[in-house]
Amino acid sequence: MTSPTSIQVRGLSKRFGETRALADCNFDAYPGEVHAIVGENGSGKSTLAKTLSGVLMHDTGTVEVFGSPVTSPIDARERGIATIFQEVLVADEANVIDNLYVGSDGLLSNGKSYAEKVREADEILRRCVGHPIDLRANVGTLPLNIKQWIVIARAILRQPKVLILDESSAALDLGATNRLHAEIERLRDQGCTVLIVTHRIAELVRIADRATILRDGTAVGVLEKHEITEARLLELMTQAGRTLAAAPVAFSDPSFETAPPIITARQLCVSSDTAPFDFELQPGMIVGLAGLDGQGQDQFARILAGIAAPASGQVICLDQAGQPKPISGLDDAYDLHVSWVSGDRKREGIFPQRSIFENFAMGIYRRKLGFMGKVDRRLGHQLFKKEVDRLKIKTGPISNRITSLSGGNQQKVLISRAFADEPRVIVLNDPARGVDLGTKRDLYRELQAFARSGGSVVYLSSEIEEFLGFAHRVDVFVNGSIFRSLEGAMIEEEAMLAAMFGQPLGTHVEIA
Ligand SMILES: Nc1ncnc2c1ncn2[C@@H]1O[C@H](COP(=O)(O)OP(=O)(O)OP(=O)(O)O)[C@@H](O)[C@H]1O
Repeated sequence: MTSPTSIQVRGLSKRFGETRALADCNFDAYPGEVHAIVGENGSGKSTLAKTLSGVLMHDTGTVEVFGSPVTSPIDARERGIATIFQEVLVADEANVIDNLYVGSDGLLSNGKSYAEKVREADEILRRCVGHPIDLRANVGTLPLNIKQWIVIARAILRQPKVLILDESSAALDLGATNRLHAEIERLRDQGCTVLIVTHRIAELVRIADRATILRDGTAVGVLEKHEITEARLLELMTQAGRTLAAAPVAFSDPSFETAPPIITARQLCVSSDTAPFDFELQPGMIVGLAGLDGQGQDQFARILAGIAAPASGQVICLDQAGQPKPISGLDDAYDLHVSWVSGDRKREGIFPQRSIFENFAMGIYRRKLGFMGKVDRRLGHQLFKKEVDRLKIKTGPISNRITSLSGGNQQKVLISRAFADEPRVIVLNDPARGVDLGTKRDLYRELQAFARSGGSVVYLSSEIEEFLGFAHRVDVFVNGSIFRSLEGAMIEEEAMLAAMFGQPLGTHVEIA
């Protein structure tokens, strides 16, 4: 590239106490490019994004955007830098319009009447979400994917010169991701520098013009578009350059074909206006739940984990003595060793005021650590250490707040919590959201080992690539019930897409 840079970072370092988040990091980006920032969890991506946004001040080095340093978030905003942070930052108590225009007084609202704001908001959200939404609704009542769109639309409305997206597609399904890409390409074509931080490799390969790879806070390579492949990224991201591929699973695994199902649901309706369906899960089986957003798969996962109740029908689980027991609530799920991992860690996963260890121990103290009301810290620490090693959790002192961990590492603590509770069934709702590629593969391997030892897995994902070579069966939801179940070799992208759009098998679905 010979044109002037829009962003130039030289020798950037940033420490948080003992933790070195960025170390002598260099980075260049240009107008009119989509530039991906890639790296393992905790490699410094968000710290770099926050430094560019004026949210964090660095220790040494220089950060220049359009030739001068960024001094504060206000300075960044005034100079056309808009950042969509990893955590979905909305005011739950305020309505959609107020959330879209928050903090833009005197900038966007410049001479704009309320009616104009409404028109503008309606237009952008129709384009992004794919359908109109109630602009006067309290944002707290809206699902996570809509909240994510509100945050994205807020940034686009500022007509940024630099747009930074830190894991912003993580809560979006396939169609929505494509709509986001259209927005990104539109901005790029207008000369905007778009930085994307993502662990979704398929997305990155599709949209990025270049990629900078961070390892332990240092940029270790820059790839041009034609060089961006999963193998090359992994090689640079991990010191050892490990090679990964989830071992394909043999569908004809006799252990679960003959075994009685551990979980059965008959004529289950996830809500009052959806069709009933049946579901079975054998010991040793990994079942994927797929579907476009809001097709009932999320609700079904919650019902299985005892978090939500079905409109009709019942979920039955065999207890350890082989007796059928209903899962009617959290206590049943707990007694039957059905564990839950949420992908919405901010809302229903972490306890932000609590330490890393407390967040881990919270889910397991009743069974493992509690004796006469006392917490056996030594045992807890042993268990935690095992999980830290297994899932390669990058953590400082475990008495630090959970929020001191990078997003992906917070997610790993939640996954470790579920594993440590000796589950017989694990229900995971988009658990790999924000988790790096290497760890995703480690997670698949752990879940496969768990299944081989007789455990059962229900794995909901908004990223269909996750099921390939991993799930024994994928149940695809349309309009609140299972539209098609795909097994073994049938689990491939085209077939899953066709099912997600309610099309006959063999239909090629073109995503707009
Ligand atoms: N406020 C903080 N206090 C203490 N440590 C922090 C803080 N913010 C970040 N860190 C540490 O700095 C390192 C880099 O974190 P950062 O969030 O930049 O990583 P990341 O590459 O964005 O990770 P992820 O992919 O998981 O989001 C991590 O070890 C993290 O624990």
